[in-house]
Amino acid sequence: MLEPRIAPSILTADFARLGEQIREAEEAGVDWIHLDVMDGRFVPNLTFGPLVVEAIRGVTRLPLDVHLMIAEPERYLEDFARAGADLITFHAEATPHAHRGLQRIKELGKRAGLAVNPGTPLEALTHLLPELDLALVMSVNPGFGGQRYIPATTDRIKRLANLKAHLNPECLLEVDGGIKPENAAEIYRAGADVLVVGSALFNRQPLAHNLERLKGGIHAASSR
Ligand SMILES: O=C(CO)[C@@H](O)[C@H](O)COP(=O)(O)O
Ligand SMILES: [Fe+2]
Repeated sequence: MLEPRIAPSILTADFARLGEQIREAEEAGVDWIHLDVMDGRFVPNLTFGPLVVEAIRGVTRLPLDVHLMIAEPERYLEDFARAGADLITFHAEATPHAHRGLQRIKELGKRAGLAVNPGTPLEALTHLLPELDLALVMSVNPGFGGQRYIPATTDRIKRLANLKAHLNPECLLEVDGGIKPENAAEIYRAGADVLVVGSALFNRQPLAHNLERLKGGIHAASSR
């Protein structure tokens, strides 16, 4: 059976033991590592920059999926590429130069993604689908881990999955925010190829146990 890729977001990991936590995730069988970069301008929170991405590059072979929640992302694409990102995604709302940014990421030899906030019409992204390796639909307002999934996202996923099937079937549809064992099947069946999961994986329980619960949630429902 086809399975979604699981990309743990480290936002709720224990940052004092980050290397260890990432190795634990890799051993448990996750597919990517999702790194949330926030600048205190595009979103109200601050996290980390290329130095931390580079440090993480040194502890895992998994693809690094860098989610830039920063204003003027084009200024930093090269830094994140050099730090070892495999996929670089920025927000359609963060720049008037989305097309140029995507081209630049590809020139740097990386896979290019574009994200949309819950309040942004999907049209901000759909005309660029042929250029995308990844389309990221936010299912919470970006800025913080541990928020609730916005139910209207499911319909947006279905619409985008339909469009991409015609325009660019190779493009991966990623969904980010509030994904738990209880709703993962609904999101996957709507058409998500990649599930970003933060607080439901990095919490007080062992990650391997949480991952098993998440996969159990997906398998319990019939395949898509
Ligand atoms: O980009 C973001 C938040 O802005 C996400 O990657 C979250 O960090 C996911 O965490 P959970 O919602 O799964 O706790
Ligand atoms: Fe994210």
